[in-house]
Amino acid sequence: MNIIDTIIPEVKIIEPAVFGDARGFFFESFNEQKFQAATHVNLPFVQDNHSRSSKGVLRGLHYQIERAQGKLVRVVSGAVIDVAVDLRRSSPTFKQWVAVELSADNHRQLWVPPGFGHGFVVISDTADFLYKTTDYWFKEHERAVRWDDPTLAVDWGYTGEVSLSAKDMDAPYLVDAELFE
Ligand SMILES: Cc1cn([C@H]2C[C@H](O)[C@@H](COP(=O)(O)OP(=O)(O)O[C@H]3O[C@H](C)C(=O)[C@H](O)[C@H]3O)O2)c(=O)[nH]c1=O
Repeated sequence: MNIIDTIIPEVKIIEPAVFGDARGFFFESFNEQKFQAATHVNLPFVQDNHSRSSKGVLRGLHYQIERAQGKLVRVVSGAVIDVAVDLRRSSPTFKQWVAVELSADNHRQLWVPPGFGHGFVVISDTADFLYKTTDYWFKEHERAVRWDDPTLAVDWGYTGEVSLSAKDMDAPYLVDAELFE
């Protein structure tokens, strides 16, 4: 397992050791002991999620207030640009973001800590997105910030038309959003 630092110290790119042979490949998509030793993140994962989206679908920027979720995200078919945004007002990297291409081909994973907004845009025809979370989903604690908020100015690395859910179309700007201290 190879850990790659990003401009935000707590956000890590994880490259698993992939074992290829004439049959195909094998890799451990998650190993708690190795993950904790490599990232020093000692939070339990309690839920696994799987979403499938077509090209141009953008899901985000989402987070849970009160019950903040850490997310370990990866793509098992297709490719996305995955984004993590620091929404902690007291953080020295508040409002900074990281954008990483995650794909079935590069096997990369991204650790998105609690306190961050998360989203992705699909750059392949379709993408299957799998992730583990460190707390359960609570609809009442769900929050969102506009994907195109001008104060964040996230570069999604995608110039096509984006397709959003109604919820994401109506998401507040950062200035109006409930954030983390
Ligand atoms: C997140 C979630 C949703 N749902 C239900 C609620 C809706 O009936 C349906 C679709 O939910 P939503 O449109 O919020 O799904 P996404 O837009 O993919 O939301 C996710 O997208 C971004 C990328 C994230 O990081 C979050 O995990 C999450 O907010 O699944 C559940 O039953 N459990 C869950 O954990």
